[in-house]
Amino acid sequence: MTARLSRATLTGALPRPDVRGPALVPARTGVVHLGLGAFHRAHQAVLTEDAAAVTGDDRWGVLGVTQRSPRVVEQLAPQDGLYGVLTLDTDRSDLRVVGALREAVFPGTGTPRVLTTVADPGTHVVTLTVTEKGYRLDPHGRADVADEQVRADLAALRDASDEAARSATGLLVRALDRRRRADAGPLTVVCCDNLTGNGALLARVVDDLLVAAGADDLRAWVAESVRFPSTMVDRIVPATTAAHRERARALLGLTDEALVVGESFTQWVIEDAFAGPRPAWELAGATLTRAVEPYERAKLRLLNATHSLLAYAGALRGHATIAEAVTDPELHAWAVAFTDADVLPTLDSPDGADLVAYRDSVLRRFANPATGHTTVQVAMDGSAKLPQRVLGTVRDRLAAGAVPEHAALVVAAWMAYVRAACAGDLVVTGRTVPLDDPLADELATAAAGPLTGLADRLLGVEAVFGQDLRDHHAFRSAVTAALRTLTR
Ligand SMILES: NC(=O)c1ccc[n+]([C@@H]2O[C@H](COP(=O)([O-])OP(=O)(O)OC[C@H]3O[C@@H](n4cnc5c(N)ncnc54)[C@H](O)[C@@H]3O)[C@@H](O)[C@H]2O)c1
Ligand SMILES: O=P(O)(O)OC[C@@H](O)[C@@H](O)[C@H](O)[C@H](O)CO
Repeated sequence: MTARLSRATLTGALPRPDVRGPALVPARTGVVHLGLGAFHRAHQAVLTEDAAAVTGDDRWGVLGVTQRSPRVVEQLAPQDGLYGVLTLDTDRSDLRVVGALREAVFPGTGTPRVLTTVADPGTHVVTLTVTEKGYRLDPHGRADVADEQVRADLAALRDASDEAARSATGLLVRALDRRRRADAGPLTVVCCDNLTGNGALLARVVDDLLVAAGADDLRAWVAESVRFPSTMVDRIVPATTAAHRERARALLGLTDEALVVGESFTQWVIEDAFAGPRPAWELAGATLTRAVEPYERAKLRLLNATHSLLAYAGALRGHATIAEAVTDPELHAWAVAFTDADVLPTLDSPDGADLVAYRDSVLRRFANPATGHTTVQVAMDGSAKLPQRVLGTVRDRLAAGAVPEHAALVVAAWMAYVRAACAGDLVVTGRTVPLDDPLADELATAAAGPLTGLADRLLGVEAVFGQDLRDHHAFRSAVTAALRTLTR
């Protein structure tokens, strides 16, 4: 049996061709990360380690917090926090072992540890990747303070209790409270989720929670001492499979249960608005700028929206992966037409970038067959993703007096996907795919019934479309027509 990756076994396993060891092993914890999924491990943790290695600054170890299950903690603990990042390109693959994670905890058992670490003066940054739905937004993009789990965290905030956190945003405000009480100094909270204006959005969510909790002193401290820079994050990081683990085992000669995989492309654009010290991420390739929004908007509307189109329409055609979907000539043409007609007119070019070239490079990245990114993974949580990826484009086009027929096709593809998944009719490579969405029950109710009226019923889901799009006659007609074409 192959030995498990750990500090002890890694020493004996290296050197090996196509494998790199940790660039630097941090001596202290300077970053707390909420949402220790695959993406953080393949993106921010890697850039944090690289930045620290350039300067030899060993303050920037990460305490990672899983959110919903202890699985990642259980994978990492026997490996001393070490894990591999397997980079998969069309023509090459390589592995690096990352040592940036000093500790991983699950809030179910480790909430006190998270609270004391955020309250430590050596911690300067909190990062988040808790998915779109993890922010628990109401239909107006504000914190849903009626959410039962958020309310439990707000009660724990008022009592300054150590009880297990129930929500990521609740854990964050409780940790901010501990830092204020400990007088541990300013803090920067960096949202790394695919959300429009993610920094300002998170600042608003935190403020909403503090208003709901009546935490006036904390609210004043946050306004003065905490910064929420916006970021654009990009690297395609699909879920790890058994085949990926086997490939990494062959390269490293050790078993790695915490392996993550990704393409070689990585981009991180960060608003240069920090409250205190930070890793020198710019030395590892990140862009620090005052103007993140054009990058973020271009990425969400060109990359992520097209990803979603290919996921919904691709899965409906039985394509298992995004690479298969984007190389389907008809779907490729839809993606180009959608971005040309509806997305590009809504964008400002970030720092003079050629957005058509950017769109083309994105489609080439999607065509990389090596990552095996599945349509079903990208399709999940559509009710939380569509507003971020597509509906901003729709609103901007309508405001400009245009009817966004191609964007309506993306919305219709999502509706057809929802209907097929709820009816048990969505079959991808022989497997029936259920609807995986935080609003699954509400969507299933709206999707049931005759095809006629389906667009109206789903447009009536206010948490997704708001009242404005539900009631917009021209948009409703465009979606209805697109759905008719698709289902035909
Ligand atoms: N994977 C990528 O290619 C990629 C690229 C850019 C940005 N991102 C961003 O990172 C996010 C996470 O991606 P990932 O690949 O790590 O996914 P993942 O499934 O591996 O991990 C998701 C993390 O979010 C937590 N989470 C899920 N639902 C939650 C909820 N309701 N409340 C609180 N926490 C919750 C999970 O516990 C887990 O820690 C994405 O949603 C996206 O916003 C991902
Ligand atoms: O990670 P999600 O589920 O929010 O979205 C799926 C993909 O569209 C997304 O992860 C992209 O791969 C990523 O945004 C590329 O940087």
